[in-house]
Amino acid sequence: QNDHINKPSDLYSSLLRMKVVFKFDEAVGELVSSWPKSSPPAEAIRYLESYQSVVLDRARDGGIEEGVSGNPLHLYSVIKRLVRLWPFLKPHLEALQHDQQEGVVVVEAVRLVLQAENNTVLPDEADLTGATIALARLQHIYNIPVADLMKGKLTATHTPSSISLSIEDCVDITETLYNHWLLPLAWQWASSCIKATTNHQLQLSIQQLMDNIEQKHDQSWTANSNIFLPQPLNISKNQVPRQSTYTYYCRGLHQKAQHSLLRCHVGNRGSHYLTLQPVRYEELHHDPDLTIFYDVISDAEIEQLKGIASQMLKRSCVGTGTGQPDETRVSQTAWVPNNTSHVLPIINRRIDAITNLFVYEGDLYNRAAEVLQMVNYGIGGHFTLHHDDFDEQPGDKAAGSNGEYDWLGGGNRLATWMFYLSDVVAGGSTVFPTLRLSITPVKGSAAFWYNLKRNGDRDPKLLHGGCPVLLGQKWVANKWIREHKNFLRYPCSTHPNQ
Ligand SMILES: O=C(O)CCC(=O)C(=O)O
Ligand SMILES: [Fe+2]
Repeated sequence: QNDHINKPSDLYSSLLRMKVVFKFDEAVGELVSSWPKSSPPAEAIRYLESYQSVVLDRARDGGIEEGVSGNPLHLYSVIKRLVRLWPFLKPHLEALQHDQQEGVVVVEAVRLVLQAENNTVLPDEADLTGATIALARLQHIYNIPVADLMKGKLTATHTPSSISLSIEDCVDITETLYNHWLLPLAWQWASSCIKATTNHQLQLSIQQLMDNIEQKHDQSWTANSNIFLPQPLNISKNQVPRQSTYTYYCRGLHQKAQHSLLRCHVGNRGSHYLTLQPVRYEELHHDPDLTIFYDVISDAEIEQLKGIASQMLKRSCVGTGTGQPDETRVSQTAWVPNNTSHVLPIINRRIDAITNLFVYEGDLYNRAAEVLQMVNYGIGGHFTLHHDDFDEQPGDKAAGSNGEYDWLGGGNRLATWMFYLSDVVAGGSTVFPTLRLSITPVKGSAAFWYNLKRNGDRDPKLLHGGCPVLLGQKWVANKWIREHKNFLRYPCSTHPNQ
């Protein structure tokens, strides 16, 4: 059941792992840009055409990190190059390597690229699908005009990147959405593709595709009434997919909550440990309390933890049941136990001092908190609205892991301490719709809240989600603090509202 977790098809969900892919792409790009023979094959020319914008944006945006690997259009395009062009380009390189006419320099350069391929997990067709759907998710959630996206423009304030989507890309994306039953979105994309070309023949074939989308949609609409849209597409062609609360908050359209009693503080929170280094914090909400603490993890500590996590990242799963990855949580996670770095016990002591909750780890029934969960979001990576605590009853066993693991060992997830380990250029905020709040990630800060009321019930107000990353990268780390060992530090109450 978990055998797909480490497949290359999960590559698109982690930016960190995509970096290795970009390195390989660079090696191929360099080679094709100075093709040794006078007439490069068509595959090399196409590769180079597609690769050129990487060279431009890398020079312009200060390195591969922000401008290229953090840009969903570049991610889509590199995956497409490697899935659709590389397999046809490779035989030409192999031929070059055995060409007696070529000098040692060329043969060596080709050898290095082929060797690099062996050491790289390259994306596959499923990654291309994942990246396509992620791109469409970004377009939809942030309401980006498809025409802008095609020109490399992601936000109103972001300078467009050099990359653009071709009309073939536009049609490809539409077809993928159609095949995955994302019909209103497919229809929207198709109508933009039509406007992006003057080629009559192409327009006709896109029109045909739109007719198919409409038919598939309206047939399923009558059969299942209302699952996608309030009306069939052939009646109301301009309707857009329903806007969810999540979408609304991620776009920042909500009316911000205003509370005059909220304060900022600098203090030791009653802990001697913090006397020499008081903590700065900001109250975002009272009752339930939501607080953000600033500068609670240093850049050096962050680098340490990322280094460890990068060896252990796996596609994130949701829930305690089958533990399948799905499109509601697109990211990669690593559980990093205390003994993997000397910074972890220091961090735990800091969380303990700030929250006045125990966070020590231990065996299943003797732990005060879970081990740190590091999360790395890739292209369009997100986590839709959810609660961190479990629905399970005591004694419920997790499926998928031989049913041995009792998720509630140590009690439910009383509180969440979530570090932000990076800034995010655009998108990626954490939203709390019931509290009418959103948090913009600030590197080195941490958000803290209780998931459970004092009577042990879930606090429904702490529903939250991580919005899709539009530009840049996002890392967070969760420390989930359990109930039982903290019963004296968070005394319970029998009052139904507490
Ligand atoms: O990434 C975020 O902003 C939220 C993540 C989250 O809620 C979680 O990992 O449980
Ligand atoms: Fe969460």
